[in-house]
This record gives sequence, structure tokens and C-alpha cells, in this order.
Amino acid sequence: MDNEVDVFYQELPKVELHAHLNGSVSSQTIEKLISRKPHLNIEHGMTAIGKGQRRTLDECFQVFKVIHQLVDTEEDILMVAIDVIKEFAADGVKYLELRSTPREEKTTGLTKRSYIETVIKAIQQCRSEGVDIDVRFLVAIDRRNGPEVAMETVKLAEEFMLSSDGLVLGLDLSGDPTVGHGRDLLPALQRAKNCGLKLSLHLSEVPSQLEESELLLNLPPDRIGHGTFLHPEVGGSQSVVDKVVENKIPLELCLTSNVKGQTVPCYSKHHFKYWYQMGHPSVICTDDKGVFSTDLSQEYQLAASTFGLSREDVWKISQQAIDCIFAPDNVKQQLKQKWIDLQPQVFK
Ligand SMILES: CNc1ncnc2c1ncn2[C@@H]1O[C@H](COP(=O)(O)O)[C@@H](O)[C@H]1O
Ligand SMILES: [Zn+2]
Repeated sequence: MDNEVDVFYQELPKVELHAHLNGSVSSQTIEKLISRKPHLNIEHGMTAIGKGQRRTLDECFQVFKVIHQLVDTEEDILMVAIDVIKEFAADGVKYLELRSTPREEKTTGLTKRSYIETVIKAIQQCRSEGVDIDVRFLVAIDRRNGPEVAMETVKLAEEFMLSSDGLVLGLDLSGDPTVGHGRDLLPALQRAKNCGLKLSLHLSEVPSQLEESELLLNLPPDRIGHGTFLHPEVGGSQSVVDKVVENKIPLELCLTSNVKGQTVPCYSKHHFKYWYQMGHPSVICTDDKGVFSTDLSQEYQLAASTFGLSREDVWKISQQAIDCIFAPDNVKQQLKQKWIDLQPQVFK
């Protein structure tokens, strides 16, 4: 971890809605993976970006390739998912929507179906051990893989949505934003929406995506990842902002990820300020806590110190995130009660 985090932020009950499984692998788990696969000659420094370090977004995507080499069996996925879930729980996260791209690995017999099944198994195992966190799963589409794979992923997600007892709730669109165009993925995303999968789309993570965002906002998505370049001040447009506001589409905002990935020049210029000041639903998230050496408490603390938020403001942000989850209303009600129960302890 990069910084010392005040106990208030750790004890604050939190909702995490934007976490990529393989980007969330901690250094402890990476150690275990490296010792399972010494022949790969992967060193620790290749899988995380430390304090004060920055990488281009392109270099970040190279890091995921290294991690994918380390995580290529059902056994690896099970361990990684269980570790990640327990780490979020230890950081005070009470509700987590984990997202991951199902991968097939011919050499190890891993299939996209067994990939999803294994993540579900990890969630169930944590639940049976009594880990204090409600975890759901969003199946991810890597935009690099094109429309056919996207459609295949939607069909799989649809199947699991119906058979996983509410654990699979939706779909994520992610991957290198400079590759491919959302227009080609529209039929798959439209199908997902029609069958009841919730949609969280990475939109305008880089400046060149305005036209794509305009198009995909017509779906409309249920949440937006990043949305760094949506507003006019950074080359977006007012009509795009209006669409987001009219449809009340929550934004998942990841400060460290954007600064370390160099799409935002510094913390004080993060678009959290723009959307939060407007009173638009803005959820603080980690994106890739392993790769960016952070955790959700630290992200809350960073937002507070950068934008001068009081503890009451911070409490409100974490509480209002409950309204943005993809799980049904009864789950929202349970979480709201949990927040009420925990409040005296956090503000003691
Ligand atoms: C930094 N900003 C980002 N922008 C876009 N996509 C990202 C991302 N961070 C992570 N991913 C997506 O998540 C995958 C890793 O987790 P999973 O193998 O799916 O669990 C990456 O390969 C990429 O597709
Ligand atoms: Zn992301």
C-alpha cells in the first residue's frame, strides 16, 4: 500500500462497484502465484505501480498481460478471487461488485464457462465462511476481442444471470479504450440490456471517445466507468453531460487509477470535483487495487484530503453509493440498515 490510512476511512462501511478481478490481486497473492510458476520469471515489480510512479495507460495494459500469465488455471482463479474478496472485506467493504473477463486457456483446460463458475464458487465459499461482505459478479467484455466474442460473452452472462441465484447481475465493457469502437459492440450490449443484465460501461476514459460515448449513452447504460472526458472543459460536450444527468447515470470514479495511468494530470484536477459539485451520483472506486497499489479506504481519504470533504460528506458519499448498486431493493434496504447500525461506531 502506498500510504497510511486513517482508521476512520477503514472503519467507514463502503460499497465497491468498480473492481477488475485480475487488477485487484494484492502483492501477497502475487507472491503465491509467482512461487507456483517460477518458470515464468516474473518479478514483482512487473505487476504493480508503486507510490509516485506513473505509467501510460498502454503500459498499464501490458501489466494485465503479465498478471494473466500468472492466473491461468481454475485453481489460480479460485485463490485470487477468494483473496481479493477477503481483502476488500478487511478494508471495510460491505458490498462488492467484482468484474472479470472470462478467459479460455487451452493449455490448462480453463474455459470461459469454468472461469465464471470458479468466480461464483469463490463468492459462495467466502459466504459459507461468514466473511462479512455481499459479493456479486459482473461479466466483462474486453473490447479488444470484437463483436463475436462480445455476443458470446453476453449469452454466457445471460445464462449465469438466470442460474446463479442473483450472483451474476450484469455486464462490464472494458479493455484498452484505444482499441476497437463501441459501435460494433452495440448489438451485444443491446441484447444484454434487453435480457435484464445491468450495464456498466467504461466511457470516455481517453479523449478520443466522444462519438462512441454519445452512441453508447443512448442504450442507456446503468453506470459509467471513469467518464474522464465527458464534460466540455476536457473536450467532451454539454449534450453528453445532459444525457448522463437526465438519465441519472452514476459514475464510478477511480482517482489513483486515473492519475497513475496519466489520463488525469493530478488529484486536484480529477473530474470527481466536476460531478460531485453538480450533486450527480458519484461512487468512489479502486479500479485495480493491486496494479495501482491502493485500497478503497485510501481512495476515500484521497478524495477527502484533495477536495476538502468533511467526515459527514464522506459518510454521505459511501451511503449514497448504495443507491447505485445493481442488486435488488431488498439488498439496498439491508445495506442501509447496516450503515445506520455502524454509524455510532464509526463516529465514536
Ligand atoms: C486502468 N483502466 C482500465 N481501463 C479499461 N479496462 C481496464 C482497466 N483496468 C482493468 N481493465 C480491464 O480488466 C482486465 C483485468 O481484469 P480481468 O482479467 O478482467 O479480471 C484488463 O485486461 C482490462 O480488460
Ligand atoms: Zn476499470
